[in-house]
Amino acid sequence: MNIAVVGLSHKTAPVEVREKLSIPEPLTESAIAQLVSYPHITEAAILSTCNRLEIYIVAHETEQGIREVTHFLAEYSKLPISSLRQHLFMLLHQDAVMHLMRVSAGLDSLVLGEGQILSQVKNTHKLGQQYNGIKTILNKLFKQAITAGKRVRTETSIGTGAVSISSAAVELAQMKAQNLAACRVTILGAGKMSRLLVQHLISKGAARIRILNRSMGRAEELARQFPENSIQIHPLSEIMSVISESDLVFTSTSATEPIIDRAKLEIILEPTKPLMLFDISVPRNVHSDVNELSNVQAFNVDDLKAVVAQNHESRRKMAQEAQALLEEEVSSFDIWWRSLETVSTISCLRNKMETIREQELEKALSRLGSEFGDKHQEVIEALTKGIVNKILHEPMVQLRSQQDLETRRSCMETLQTLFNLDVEEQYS
Ligand SMILES: NC(=O)c1ccc[n+]([C@@H]2O[C@H](COP(=O)([O-])OP(=O)(O)OC[C@H]3O[C@@H](n4cnc5c(N)ncnc54)[C@H](OP(=O)(O)O)[C@@H]3O)[C@@H](O)[C@H]2O)c1
Repeated sequence: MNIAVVGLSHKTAPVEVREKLSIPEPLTESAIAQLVSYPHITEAAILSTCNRLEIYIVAHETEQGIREVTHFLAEYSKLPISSLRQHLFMLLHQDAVMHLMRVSAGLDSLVLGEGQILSQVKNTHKLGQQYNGIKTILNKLFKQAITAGKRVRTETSIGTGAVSISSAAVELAQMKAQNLAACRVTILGAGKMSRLLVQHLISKGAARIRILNRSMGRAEELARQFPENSIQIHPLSEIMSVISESDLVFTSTSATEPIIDRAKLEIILEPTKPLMLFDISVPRNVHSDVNELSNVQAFNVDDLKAVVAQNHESRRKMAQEAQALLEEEVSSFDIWWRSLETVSTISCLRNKMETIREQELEKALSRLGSEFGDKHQEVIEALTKGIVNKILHEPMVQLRSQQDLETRRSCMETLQTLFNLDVEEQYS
């Protein structure tokens, strides 16, 4: 058995490719079912965010397992494997383990240390368990990665910044528009990222904010979280008239098709009226053809790289600070992983002892005859079980706690030879 991750991220693929491989929550169940139906994959978990799609697997044969995931990705995205391959990364065991720890800690994010990724990793863990993709090994790995993510945020300076894709988008807007207070700002969507957009826009002085959302209830709920009259809300049906009265438009919905495109903007915009669009959605909410309009400037998540690249040095320092801590978590996972090697030997030895115990008990009871009452039989049965458990306890504890790999393997081999055990490998 081995752990592997196959995926693509903001480091390996542009948003045009990432959006084709975004797996929204309602499709997670069927995607996991398909992955674990392949012959070599025994566990699977899907981490799908605006920055990445990563598929973690446990496979009997790593190479075959990776091939099956690649096949799944090509089928899902409808991209030929040959063009998909250039964007994919693949990591095996130790590297895959460290990668998930780094992702969970926010060290692999476009906006270093952003808080959302930890809850996305938690959600992947929850859905993986719910849909039977995550079993023993990925369960332990994800739990360890979540612990790592929490530790990095509480024990290093990474968690202090309250940064997110939304804060980076507002920063980019400020760089482009200069004075946010003078701009008429519209946000499309009223979810988690929109709330963060409002928060950062207000903190940077924006005062004329309008929210467009599909359901008015959610828009009202969002508006209630901010000072009265700071936000105006509108139904999505008013999108074009609201945009025509805006200078900056942020889009952050979970729609899977573009909501704004060139044709729609041409109808409502004067050819000289400037408009800036900041789309943080993946899949994108703004079609790339809007760039053909000379008065429109459109930015997407990949354009945020320009903002985050500015604090390169602080990123490097933060990553260094967290690295030692992540190594501790990887090593703790590794100790657990290695202890799995002993599972087959231990259960085989237990089974052998149990068979002997049952056979000998049966012989003894038949010799004692029928005058021996049920009560006495129970006592004798408990006595034999107690003796077997006591004899096995110490060697089992010693075997499990043996940290040195070679010594443990040699102990297992000795046990297998002395007790003539026919061990079938379960985990490694
Ligand atoms: N969460 C993150 O960390 C993160 C980071 C960067 C980018 N993003 C991207 O930002 C976008 C929003 O993420 P989120 O976390 O804020 O999501 P969210 O909290 O689930 O909110 C989703 C929003 O999208 C709207 N929506 C869903 N389907 C729609 C459709 N077909 N047409 C119009 N509106 C629709 C919802 O409207 P209703 O209220 O009517 O349902 C809601 O306002 C996604 O594309 C995501 O990939 C997320």
